[in-house]
Amino acid sequence: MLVYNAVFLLTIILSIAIVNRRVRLSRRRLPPGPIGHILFGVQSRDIGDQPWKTYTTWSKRYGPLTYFRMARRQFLVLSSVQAVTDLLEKRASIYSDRPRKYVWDEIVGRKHSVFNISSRSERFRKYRWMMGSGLNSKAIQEYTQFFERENQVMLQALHKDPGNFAKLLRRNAGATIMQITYGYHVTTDDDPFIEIVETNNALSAKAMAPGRYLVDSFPFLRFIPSWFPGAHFHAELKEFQRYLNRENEIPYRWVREQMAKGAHDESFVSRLVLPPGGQTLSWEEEDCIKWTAAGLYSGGADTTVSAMLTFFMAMVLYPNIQRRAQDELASLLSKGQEEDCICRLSRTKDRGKLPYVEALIKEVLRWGSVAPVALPHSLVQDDEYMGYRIPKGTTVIANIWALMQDPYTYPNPEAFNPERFLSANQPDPRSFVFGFGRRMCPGRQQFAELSLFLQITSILATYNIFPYLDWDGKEILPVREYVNGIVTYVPPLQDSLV
Ligand code: HEM
Repeated sequence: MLVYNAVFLLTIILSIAIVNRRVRLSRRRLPPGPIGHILFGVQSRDIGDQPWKTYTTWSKRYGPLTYFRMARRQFLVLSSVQAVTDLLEKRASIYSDRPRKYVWDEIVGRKHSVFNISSRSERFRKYRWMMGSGLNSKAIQEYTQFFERENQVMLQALHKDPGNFAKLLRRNAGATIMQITYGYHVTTDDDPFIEIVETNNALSAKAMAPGRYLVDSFPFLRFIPSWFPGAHFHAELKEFQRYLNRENEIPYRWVREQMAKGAHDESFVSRLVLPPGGQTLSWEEEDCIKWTAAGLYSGGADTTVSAMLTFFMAMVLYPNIQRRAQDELASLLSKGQEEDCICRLSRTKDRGKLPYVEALIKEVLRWGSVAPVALPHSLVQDDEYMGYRIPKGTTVIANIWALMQDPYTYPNPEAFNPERFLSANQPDPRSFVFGFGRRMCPGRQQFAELSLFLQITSILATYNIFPYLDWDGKEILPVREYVNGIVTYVPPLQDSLV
């Protein structure tokens, strides 16, 4: 009886505490931000096609937390190092989910993709484990030969066709990832597998733009028949589904066929398909392998190309920095002091021996902000921060661009200046540009950084990068502008030549 009473009392006390907390939370104000339309809230046209810039302007008016609503969805943009660290890192256990997008997850069937999977699902842990095992330093060491081989292909192609460098960078990134992920050797510029994933990346960026589909906020709209005016989204989404399914199935099936013939190259997929114990895979396990493999290409190709395009632009605009990096390389890669020629290409083991080049790579990542608003996170329970209430389900966006362009953190942020990472004690941008908490980029250290190091050092060692000249011999300099997408790009830089 005594125990029963004690449990009863405890339950009442707990319930009062929970109700109290809820009441206290609901009384708190939401963070400040634009209101927008009375019914629909902020609309995509208010955000524009460079959201990071709009969010940065808002942060100057509203502070480091900007809250807004788009139809029924709630958004919180974080624009300071402190807010990002406090919420996305220190409270990662509740800030690492992804927002549910009805269209994308349910209609197009992408809820199991690596990028969208809920952090609360069993698959999330499985995916992270698979990617960790395929992208750790030991695994990558075995793939170094492929990075180096594709680099050489790129260097030779640059010699023949320097004006086409953007396409060559794209091919290099795609070919390296296809080799490592599927053991597939890309030999032509119009490879069918690459075409599949490239099309998918473009479609994903289009479909995931905030506010693109009203049906995301009002799922009942899916019942509108496709012939109804304005319901063109039905046809568009069917097309997306058709394309996107190819990405998971076709390359995976190809690996299985090669394995059955005993003709496969070791790869991320082949290792997971043939686990050390030799046990057979369940349908679920095979499905996880397909999604993670597809995720590596989507996550790795665009991002490294974007960073490399920024590198090219910076070298055109800052020839002195280019020269200084080349001098440092020459002193490491030339045979002896009396020779001023570079006698070999850089290798993985040269990492750590080129402080200026390493600083230059950090500056490429800061100045260019490959994914200026990263991928959105979602909050799984009500929270409170800086005296504000943050409701469960809020989509949380890290404005990495604002962090990287903050003049208090990085004085004179518009200038491309690797020096800032040598002399001044400015924060390492790699702590931010690869994302946060449990969603942090799994390809970060071993893949992305190694790939950038090898590409940048081998290009600097073999070529000079100059601006394009017009018919009158005047230099045409690129403008530091980025076009929208999940990953952003310098618009095609055909105006520069190697
Ligand atoms: C310069 C290169 C790269 C940059 C700047 C970059 C940046 C990012 C960012 C910002 C995120 C989102 C993190 C978050 O939600 O907080 C992310 C996620 C991801 N990245 Fe990268 N990335 C790069 C290269 C790569 C490479 C080379 C791979 C694979 C080979 C890769 C695979 C992924 C995957 C699979 C995710 C999704 C993780 C998840 O949602 O759990 N990335 N990356």
